[in-house]
Amino acid sequence: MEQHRRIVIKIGSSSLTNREKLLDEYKLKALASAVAKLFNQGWQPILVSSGAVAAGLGHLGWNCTHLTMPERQAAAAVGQGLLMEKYNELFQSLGIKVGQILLTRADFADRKRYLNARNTLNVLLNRHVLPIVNENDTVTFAEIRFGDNDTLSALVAGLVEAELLILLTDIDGLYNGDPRKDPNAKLIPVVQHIDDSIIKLAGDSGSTVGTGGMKTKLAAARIAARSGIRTVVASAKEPSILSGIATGEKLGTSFEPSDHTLRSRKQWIAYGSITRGTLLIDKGAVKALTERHKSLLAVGIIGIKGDFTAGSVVSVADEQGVVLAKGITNLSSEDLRLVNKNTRHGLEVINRDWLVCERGFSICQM
Ligand SMILES: Nc1ncnc2c1ncn2[C@@H]1O[C@H](COP(=O)(O)OP(=O)(O)O)[C@@H](O)[C@H]1O
Ligand SMILES: N[C@@H](CCC(=O)OP(=O)(O)O)C(=O)O
Repeated sequence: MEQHRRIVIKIGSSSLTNREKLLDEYKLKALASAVAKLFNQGWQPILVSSGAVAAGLGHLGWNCTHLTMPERQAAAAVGQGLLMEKYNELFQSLGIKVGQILLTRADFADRKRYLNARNTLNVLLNRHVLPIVNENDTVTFAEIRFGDNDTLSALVAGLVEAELLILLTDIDGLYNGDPRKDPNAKLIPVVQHIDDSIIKLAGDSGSTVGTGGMKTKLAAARIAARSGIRTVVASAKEPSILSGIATGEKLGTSFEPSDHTLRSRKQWIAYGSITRGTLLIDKGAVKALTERHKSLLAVGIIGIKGDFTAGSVVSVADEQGVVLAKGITNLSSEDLRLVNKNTRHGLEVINRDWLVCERGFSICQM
């Protein structure tokens, strides 16, 4: 079957709701017609839509400050239904059928669930149904929660092998300072590499309903870049710009794909998996991994945190605890503790083919 060109479009809560946190008919209509246009131009769009919590809070008349997590999850249970009802109505009037996909971090971490989600998305896309994705807010808890749909949208983009990820938000791109604090801040049109100088520009959310602000958008753009996908952060005010972005017009901030993309297995280790423990390594091992791209040997391990089985994904951190790699361990935590005691130091703990070194892990875990 012919592979269509796929675009993941993520839209934030503040771009879908009004001041009273009710779903904004006008905003939703504009988004739906822009997505329908892409559809009619032969793209296969996937919409990652936030707004469940905000819409639920507005509908229930709950004040969004000082809410417990179960209260927010209850709001999402109400808001997600309202959101889908509205999307269904709007897209139906444009001749497009929609399907709802709710995911958690655990769905990406478990290979079977990951493949199931991918198969379902492929069927929807190949049968011209628009998938509308959100985090499954009502069942998530800290360990399996994305919390922000920016990261989720980057993983979905990798899952469906999209060529473009568009993050629509309440600002027209990345500025060289937080525009709320610095009125002279300027828009950055293109970012080649998301390095420390870019990361330090990003601040938190400017709205009461947004999550993560520019920080999580950079984390998402970084994941996408390492998967070979371009990301554009642009304003949701005029969703009609979607077609222009898709055809390469210079709008918003464009984050270019990395020259060093990760193969799908390493993409999964780096961003999809859930780590079960941490190996602390000494300076020599840090050098061996980051500069000489070697496998991790037991000799460099100075500490083991957590309990895990062989085959688990673990983080690898330096003496200060800064995570610099993730990989699949050949040994369980129990065996590793024994190995260290018995000084069988030459043993390979993580083979380099199952290891991903990434200075950006700290930002991707925000
Ligand atoms: N360097 C920056 N450039 C642009 N926006 C920034 C920057 N730092 C922080 N922000 C804030 O990030 C906000 C967008 O993120 P967020 O509120 O989470 O939106 P969304 O709900 O669309 O995900 C902007 O409104 C802005 O206030
Ligand atoms: N899953 C949540 C989305 C949280 C979130 O990422 O919000 P946002 O920063 O507005 O994209 C919801 O639907 O309310």
